[in-house]
Amino acid sequence: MPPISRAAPSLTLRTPIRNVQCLYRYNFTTSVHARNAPNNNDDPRDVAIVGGGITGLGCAYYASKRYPLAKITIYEKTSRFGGWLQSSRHRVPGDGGTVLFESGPRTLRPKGNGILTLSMVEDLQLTDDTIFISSRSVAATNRYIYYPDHLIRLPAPPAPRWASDLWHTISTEEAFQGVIWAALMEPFRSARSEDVNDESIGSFLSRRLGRSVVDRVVSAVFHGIYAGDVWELSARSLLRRAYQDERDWGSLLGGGIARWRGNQPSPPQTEVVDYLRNVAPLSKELQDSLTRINVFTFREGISQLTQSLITRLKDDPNVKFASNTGIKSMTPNQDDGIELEIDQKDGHDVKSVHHKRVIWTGAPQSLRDIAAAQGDRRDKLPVIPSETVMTVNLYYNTPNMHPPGFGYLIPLATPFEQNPENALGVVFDDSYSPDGRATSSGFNDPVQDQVRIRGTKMTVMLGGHYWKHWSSFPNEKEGLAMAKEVVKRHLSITEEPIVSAVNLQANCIPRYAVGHHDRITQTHDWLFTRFSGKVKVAGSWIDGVGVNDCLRSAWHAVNVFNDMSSTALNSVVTEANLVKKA
Ligand SMILES: C=Cc1c2[nH]c(c1C)Cc1[nH]c(c(CCC(=O)O)c1C)Cc1[nH]c(c(C)c1CCC(=O)O)Cc1[nH]c(c(C)c1C=C)C2
Repeated sequence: MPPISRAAPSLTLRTPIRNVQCLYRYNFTTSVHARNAPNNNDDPRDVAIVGGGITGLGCAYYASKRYPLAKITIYEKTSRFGGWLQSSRHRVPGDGGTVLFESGPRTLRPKGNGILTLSMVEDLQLTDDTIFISSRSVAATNRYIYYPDHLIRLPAPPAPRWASDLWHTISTEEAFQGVIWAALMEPFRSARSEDVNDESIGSFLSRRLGRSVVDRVVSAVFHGIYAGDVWELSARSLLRRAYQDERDWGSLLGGGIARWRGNQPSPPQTEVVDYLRNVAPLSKELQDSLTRINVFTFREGISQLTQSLITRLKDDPNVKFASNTGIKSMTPNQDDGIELEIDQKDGHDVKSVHHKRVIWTGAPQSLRDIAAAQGDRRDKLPVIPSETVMTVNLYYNTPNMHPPGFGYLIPLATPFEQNPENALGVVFDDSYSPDGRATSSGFNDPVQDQVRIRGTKMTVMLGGHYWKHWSSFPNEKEGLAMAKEVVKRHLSITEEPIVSAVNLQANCIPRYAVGHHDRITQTHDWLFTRFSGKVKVAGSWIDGVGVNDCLRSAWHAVNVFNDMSSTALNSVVTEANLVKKA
């Protein structure tokens, strides 16, 4: 392992690019300009990208821009490129039109890593097909949790009566019982002992704020992002700043005040910020609108992003798509390269190919298979588990069958009899595929659903951590029946959906469980020892599970291409080292 001793502080930066707010956490020492412009001198000649999901396609996009002469091959073991991003159109009987369903992510955020994604959207000339959801729309301001037997709207700015709404909700809803006292007492609760390396979000926040707020409210938020259990997920990896604040300042409030008073280190200039400023800046129009956009998606759904990437990459004669091609083994070669044993499903024998560099974007489990194939004990690489989510899309002829808003999340504390189906939440998709009302002014308002009369579109999310120990999952018929039960109980919907789709997304969201940071370190060590920096990794298991995070991870893997001390995990390893302030 190369020295990973530089203990970079955990930083959440607010670096203005004119009026653009960025949240980036990376800090590198190598020359920014040498790295960001298209580069022919240190061209890696040929690159293998393993995995054809959004991360793999993102790697190919950034690599082809940065190294225009490099030969790039994307290996994908299935017949389809695009991974978890999957939008599909369905005919609506009787109407003659179509509705669009998403089986995975459905919207993207424009802030933080999202700026990098937006820069790609502009470069792919997708803006005319982009639906920008306004920060003032009900989709942005109306969010609900279901506890214990009804929906509670979570007051959010900028609603006109936000403060009084908040007070009313906190003082009347059982979900928020004790929250005010807990918040007042937070600075006086003792900090964790020095020797605690990591703990669950549940343990950390219940220590600071009390258990009921964790089980009744916080757990719902983590269902909506990670489909995970707060009592398993890592505070160190997922609440990095708060976890560091407790250690440095004794409390969350103390950390907040220190930041407000400017006692926190000023943000370092990061390479991605420099890239966005000098190489791929956003248009002025989009920059000026960022604060008004809550989330965005596309006319043809989120898959339009992957399809546009594929089209762009297919236009490049240096990029090759190898579908139905799995990787059996990966070994370093004497001549500064990597030998891949590839297995093509269309009947050809296993054959060996040579590449100078590899970016591995497959799931962590696939790296363990590679380790085993080359004789390493499997436990040399840690298991990074993942959650399985079943998404059930429902479309009804009748409009407005749910309260206005984004949807609702179901916390852990909701009694079993109110949620025997193990639902995690329900998304009100029609608020994201608007008819023009929810979008931000100044942009085109493309419409996703091509129907004569707009009905109600929802997605029920089932499973996640609740199905952790399940060896088999509900089939489509069972999944649909469960989803209908959920909306019947929670929203009193008894009408039959006119269109539906059920998707089992097996192992789609990596679980950042307690000890995740150590597992990343162990993976870095193995990769570096085995491949001496010739293999980089990127993906949703490294530094965030969202599409924006995947693209940021892809950008980073390409950015450190010629840094032979890097596996692209170094920054996460060093950055998350918790070091007490002097
Ligand atoms: C397949 C289900 C997914 C669940 N979480 C994710 C997926 C793909 C990943 C994810 N979801 C959200 C984020 C946060 C930030 C972001 O990048 O947008 C991530 C990484 C938030 C989110 N969760 C849901 C929606 C519609 C959004 C985005 C919009 C928003 O925050 O305004 C819904 C939702 N996702 C999951 C569940 C269980 C759920 C329930 C309502 C799991």
